[in-house]
Amino acid sequence: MAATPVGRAAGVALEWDNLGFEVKDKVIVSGISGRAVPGTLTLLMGPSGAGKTTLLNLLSRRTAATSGEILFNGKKPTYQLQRVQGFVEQEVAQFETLTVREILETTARLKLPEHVKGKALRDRIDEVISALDISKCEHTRVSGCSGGEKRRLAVAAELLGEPSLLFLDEPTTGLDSNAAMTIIRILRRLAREQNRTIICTIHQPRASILPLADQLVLLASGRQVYTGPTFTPGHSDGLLAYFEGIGFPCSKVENPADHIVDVINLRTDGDAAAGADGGGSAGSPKKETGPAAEAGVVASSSSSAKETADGAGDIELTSAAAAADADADADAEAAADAADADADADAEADGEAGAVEAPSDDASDSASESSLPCTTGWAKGSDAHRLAALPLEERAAEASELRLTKGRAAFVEWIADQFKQSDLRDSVTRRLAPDELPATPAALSADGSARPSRYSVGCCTQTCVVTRRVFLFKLREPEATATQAMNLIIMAAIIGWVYFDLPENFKGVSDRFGFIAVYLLFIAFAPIDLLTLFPLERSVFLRDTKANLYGTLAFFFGRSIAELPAHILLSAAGGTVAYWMAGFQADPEKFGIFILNVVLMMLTGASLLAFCSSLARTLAEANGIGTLILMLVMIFNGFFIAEENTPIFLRWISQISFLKFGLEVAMVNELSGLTIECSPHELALGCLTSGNDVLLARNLPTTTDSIWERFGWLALTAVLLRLLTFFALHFLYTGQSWATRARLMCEW
Ligand SMILES: Nc1ncnc2c1ncn2[C@@H]1O[C@H](COP(=O)(O)OP(=O)(O)OP(=O)(O)O)[C@@H](O)[C@H]1O
Repeated sequence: MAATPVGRAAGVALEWDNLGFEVKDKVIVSGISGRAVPGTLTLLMGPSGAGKTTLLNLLSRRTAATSGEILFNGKKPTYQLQRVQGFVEQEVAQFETLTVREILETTARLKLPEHVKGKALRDRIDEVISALDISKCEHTRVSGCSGGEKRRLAVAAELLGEPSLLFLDEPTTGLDSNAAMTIIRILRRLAREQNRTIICTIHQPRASILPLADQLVLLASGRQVYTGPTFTPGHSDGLLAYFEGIGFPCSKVENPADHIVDVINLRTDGDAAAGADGGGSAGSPKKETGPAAEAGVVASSSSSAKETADGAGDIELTSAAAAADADADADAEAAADAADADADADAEADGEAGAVEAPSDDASDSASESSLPCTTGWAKGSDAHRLAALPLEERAAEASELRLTKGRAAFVEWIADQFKQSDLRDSVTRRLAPDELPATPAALSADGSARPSRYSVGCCTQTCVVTRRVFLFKLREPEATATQAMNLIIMAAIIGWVYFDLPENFKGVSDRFGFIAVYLLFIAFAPIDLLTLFPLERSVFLRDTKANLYGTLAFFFGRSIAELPAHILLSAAGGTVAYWMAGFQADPEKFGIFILNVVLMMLTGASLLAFCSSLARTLAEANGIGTLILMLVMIFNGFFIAEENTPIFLRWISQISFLKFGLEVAMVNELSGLTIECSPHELALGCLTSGNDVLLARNLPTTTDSIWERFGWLALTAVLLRLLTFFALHFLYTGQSWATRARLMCEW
């Protein structure tokens, strides 16, 4: 990918035909056809559960369709597709303590080729910051950004990769009306000015948002209920004309988006309220036969020209607050429109408009372009054809009757059939002719046989960037690291104080065992915070791996490397304090072995905790799994119960318990060569005068050779646990099949 400035993207026209997705005989979406061309914004709308996200995932090929076909510039998508598309997920998972610019820097390093660095990299970041209008918060930590700024950051991060196709899943959900409007306006500008094909799902937008889109795809219960132009403010063209044609005119007091969703949802409460207002939507026969057509209905397509000329005005919103917003938005939109119109004019002047032209932003242009054969193009003999011939009042009454008598599922079928039979469907789903297709972008033009890497940068760079991100994150949370340090040093001092300067006598030997057990158990489980690691970071990891920013290996190494320095340094420091306070043998070699043992115990404990964390989807699960495994490892460490007294079928646990290896190393290290003072009374009770005899009595070796063997087992356990963690991370809770994950592991 060349490091060109953010500008006009190589156009990609997306066409989809008869798309369907089924899971275990459950039809999620079916028979969806349409197209989206460069320079346009397409909204996928419908009630909750209609299948919007599913369709978005099918179009972006994150989910494989079970039927139908998708074409990119008239061709079947190739492997290189990932190079030209971006996806912004509904949940914007970010490292909250990093600033907006740091997030973009990290993403840019992973998205752009390795040779783009220094000034070129900074320039690219500046461009997306300016395009998404987030310069005000570029040095603000993500945790301090508003919801709208976070969404724009997510879009900015995707734009760094210069996607020709941009998919967004509900980018306005959870935002207030102004923030939602800003996002949609920016998306439209990005489509127009940069020739991108943008498709996003939207739940139930405010009235002024819909006209900003070039195309609306309306779904209900997985069926395609409408695809075509939206409408022009103040007119009942496009979408509104279509619904009016099948008997569901939109009243003046209704938000068209609410109206349409209410129609397909069979909602009648709102209708009743509207009726009381004298509005009258298509919901109840009372309204349609009453004053609906007289007062409530937005100018019909046949009469719209006159009424608009009379100043019938913008669509009024249902709530007073929304109505109050309308003026402010109108000004803002006018400004945005003017800017967009300029941009379009520039583009045309530059002769850059592709074979498939984006619609003009000018309101009158939109109005004429939107005048598709909505009410006149019904297939002869269809219900809709018959309805369209009726006067509006009768049409509305009949449609309302249908809605009341059919029940939801049958009504959705009926309304989907109306669309199927309309000429509008044919016009919006017609396959583009070769001369209408944009030139294929370079990334798609290769024949696909020479597969480039899935990633823009190599594994080393990925690991470095991920590691740096974790370090930055940790630096921003010094309290967490300081607490960990204090914990390890202070606890070592407390344990050392309790077991202070142990004497080399009968009781001192037994207390040495106590010190070793208490301190090593503490060290092994000190990084307990790792239990929450993957449940907390999995969303960021999955988002980044799906976007091909880095692979599991880089994330795994980055995460492991970032923890290492703190674990090694702090465990060694704590071990030093505890060792000398407890008065263990003042022998440099023995001290060195003790510290090495402490460090290995901590690293192995951390590996076990990370493994438990990788098996869990939630914090509660991590807690449950961690407690179970840690308790088993602890009970079977050979210290609390002799192996021969444990149930036979559980003995294997003590064979692999890393705690057992660590405790044995510490005991052998401290007791070998130790001379024990025994009083005559203790001698009479069988006091052993040498540490070696104590070791032999406990079936432990007396030579330091055994120590290295146990160190080897400890290291092997740590490596195996890390390997298992890698596989768990790669295969569990990814939302992809095992086969897909297995394939992804081999693709670089
Ligand atoms: N893999 C799947 N297995 C089973 N059911 C699924 C699957 N994917 C989606 N569904 C179901 O299909 C329906 C449509 O889901 P989808 O998420 O696409 O809807 P949506 O329109 O985006 O809804 P929302 O607006 O609430 O996000 C839902 O009922 C959902 O539970």
